Amino acid sequence: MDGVARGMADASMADGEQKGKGSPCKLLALPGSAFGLVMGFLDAREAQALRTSCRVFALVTAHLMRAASACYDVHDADDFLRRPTIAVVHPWVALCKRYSSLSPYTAQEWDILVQLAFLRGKLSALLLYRSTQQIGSMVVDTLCMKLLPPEFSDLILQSSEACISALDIPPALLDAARSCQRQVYLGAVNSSIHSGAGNDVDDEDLDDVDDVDEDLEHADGEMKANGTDDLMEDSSSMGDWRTDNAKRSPRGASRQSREQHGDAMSIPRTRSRSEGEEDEDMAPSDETGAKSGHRGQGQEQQQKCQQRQLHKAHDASTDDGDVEMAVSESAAEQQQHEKLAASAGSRSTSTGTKGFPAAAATSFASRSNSRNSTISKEAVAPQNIGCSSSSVSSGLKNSTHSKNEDAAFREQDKLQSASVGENDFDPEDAESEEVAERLAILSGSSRSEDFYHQKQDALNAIVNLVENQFAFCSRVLRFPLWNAACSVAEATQNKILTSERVASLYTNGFCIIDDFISEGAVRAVFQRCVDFVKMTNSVLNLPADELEKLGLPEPSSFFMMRGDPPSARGDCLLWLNREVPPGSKPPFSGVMDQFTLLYEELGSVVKLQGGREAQLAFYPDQGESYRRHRDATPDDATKITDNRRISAICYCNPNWDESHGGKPVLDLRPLPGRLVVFLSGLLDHEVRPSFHGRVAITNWFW
Ligand SMILES: O=C(O)CCC(=O)C(=O)O
Ligand SMILES: [Fe+2]
Repeated sequence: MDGVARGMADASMADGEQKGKGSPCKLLALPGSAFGLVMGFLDAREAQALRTSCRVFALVTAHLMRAASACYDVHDADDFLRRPTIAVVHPWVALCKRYSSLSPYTAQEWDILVQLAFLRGKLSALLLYRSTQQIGSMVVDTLCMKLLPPEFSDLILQSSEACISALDIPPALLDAARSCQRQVYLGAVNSSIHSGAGNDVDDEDLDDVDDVDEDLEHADGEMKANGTDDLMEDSSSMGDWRTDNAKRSPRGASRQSREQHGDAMSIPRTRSRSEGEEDEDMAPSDETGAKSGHRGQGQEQQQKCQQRQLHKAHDASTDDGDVEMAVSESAAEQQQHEKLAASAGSRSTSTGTKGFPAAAATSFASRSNSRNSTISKEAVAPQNIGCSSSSVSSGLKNSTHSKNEDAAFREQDKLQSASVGENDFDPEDAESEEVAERLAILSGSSRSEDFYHQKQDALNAIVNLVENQFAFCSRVLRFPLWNAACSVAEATQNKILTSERVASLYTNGFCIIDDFISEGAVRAVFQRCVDFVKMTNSVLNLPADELEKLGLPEPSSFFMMRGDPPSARGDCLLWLNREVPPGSKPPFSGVMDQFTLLYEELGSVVKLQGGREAQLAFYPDQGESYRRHRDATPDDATKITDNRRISAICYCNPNWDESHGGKPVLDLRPLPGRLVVFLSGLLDHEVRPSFHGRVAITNWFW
C-alpha cells in the first residue's frame, strides 16, 4: 500500500473513531489500488496502473470516512458494530466535478473493474453516494443481481489476513469482524458531499480536498519517479477486458451486463400488494393524465388522504405474492393513471403528495413503483401516423435547456420541499418504518431464502438514493412546466407526441400511443421473428453475405437470454440498426423510421443528445418473462452521459389476448401497434410470463 494512501486510510480511521464516539471504526476504507492488490483482484501491473489515479482514490477515502461517520449516526450503533465492512467506493464517483475528471478510466471501465473484483470473489461491499446518477449500471447490476449471495459469509477475513495485518486494524474491530456472521453491508450514504446544489461540495470538503491535494502532488512525484506512468500506459490486461466486453454488445460491458442481468436493476417481484385493494381506496377518475396535475384543493386533500391510506395499507400488507388485478382492466387502467402519477411523485401533482416529506414520499413512490405500479389506458384517440420527419424538426429542435430553465427547476424544487412542511411529517408513518424495514432486512441472515429479499432491499436502497424521483428524473424534460411543452407540441403539429401525450409524459412520466404502427406492420414483424427463430438454426453455417442477402442477422447476434443460471429475462433479443439488416429491411426499417420520427418529436420536449438504441425482443411461448427492472438509473440530465432517458416500447403481438400473458407490470395490455413511452430512470416494469409468441421493439433515447 502506498504511503499516502495508507496515511489517508489511517487518518480517516482516526476520524471515524472520533466521530464514532470512541467506538472502533465501523468502516474500513481502502484506496483502490492497494485494496485490489492485497485482496488479489488486481495483479501488480494493474494495481500500479490504478495507483496513478491515487488522487481520486485518496479523495474517495477521505470522503468515505466522513460518510462512514454519517452512516454511524443514522444507523443503529450496535447493528453497525456487528458489521465491519470493507467498502469499495466506486472511484469515479464525482466527489466534486473538478476532480472526477482526473480518473484515467471511464465510468464503464470502472464498472468493469468492480465487476471483475466481484467475479474474482473479492468484492464484498459497495458504499454508494447519494448521487445515483453517478453509479454505473454494472455496479447497480452487481448489487441487484449478484451482491450478497450467502457464500459471501466470512469472505473478507478468510481472504485478507495479510491485508488486515498490514493495516493495523484496531483489535476490537477485528474481533467484531471475526465474530460477525455476515461481513457485508450495503451502505446507501447520505453524504454531506452531495448536500449542495448539483454536485458541489461544501467548503469543509474543499478544505480537505486541498489538503489531500498537497499530499498527492507529493505522491504523484514519487510515483512518477518510480516509473508508474509507463505501467499506466501499458495496462494491457485492462485493455483486454475492455475489448472482450465491448465485443459483446453495442455499448460494451455495461450493456452486456444489462442484457444478462436485467438492465439497470432487475430483481424478482417478491412482494406485491393486491392492486384490487388499492382500487377500493382510490376514487376512479375520468381525467386523463394530462389533467391530473390540476386537481382542485378538495381533490388534493382527498388524494393525500388516500395516499396515506395506501401507504399504510401497503406497509400492512405482507406477502401478497404476485396478485393480479381482479378488477376489469378498462376501469382499472383509468384508476391507475392517477395512482401512477401519485406513486411516481409527479411534479405536477406534487401537492397531491404534500402530506409526505420528501423521504416519505420517496418511500411511497419507490414502493409503489416497485410493487404496484400500473399504467392506465391513455384517453387519446389513435393517430394516423404518416407525417414526414421534417415537419417536426423545425426550429424547436435546437432549443436548448437554458439557465432560466435550470433556475425554474430549482425554484420549483424549492417550492416543492417548502410545501412539504415538517408538521405534516409523521415519522412513525413513513421514514422510521423505512429505516426499520431496511435494518430488519440487513440484520437478517443471508441464507438463500432471504437472498432475494436482500436484493429487493438493494434495489430500494439504490432507488431511494434519489429523494424525489419524479422531480429528479423530470429534469430530462426540456421545460419546467408541462403546458409549455404542450404548446411546443401543438406548434410543431406533432403527429405522434400530441400535446395530450406530452402532457401525460410531463405529469406522469409516461404516455401511451396506440396505433404507433399499423396492424400490417405488426403482423409482418411478428412473422419475421418467428421466421428468425426457426431459421436461425438452419442458417448457422451461412456466411455473413448470404445472411445479408436473406435479410437475416448473423445468428450470433441473437442473444438467447434464457440460460442456466436463469437470467433476469427469458427472451431472445436482437439489436436493431437502421443501417444494417434486419433493421435496414422491411418490415423493421419502417418501424425504425417511425421511431426516428418519435425521436425527433421527443427532441423538442425532452433533452436528448442523439443517443439511441433499438432492440427486438421475442418471447417464445414457454412462460418466458423479464423480471421487474428499470431501464436506467434515475438521471437528472446534469451530465452528458449515455444513460437512457426515454424508453419506448412498441408491441407487435397480433391478436393479443389476456391468455397470452406477457403483460408489462404497468398493467398495460401489449396490444398490437401500441407504444408506451416513459422516463427510463423513473418507472419499474416487467414482462409477465408469456405463453404465446410475444414480440416487442424497444428503443431507448438519451
Ligand atoms: O417488452 C416489454 O414489455 C418490456 C421490455 C423491456 O422492459 C426492456 O427491454 O427493457
Ligand atoms: Fe425495460
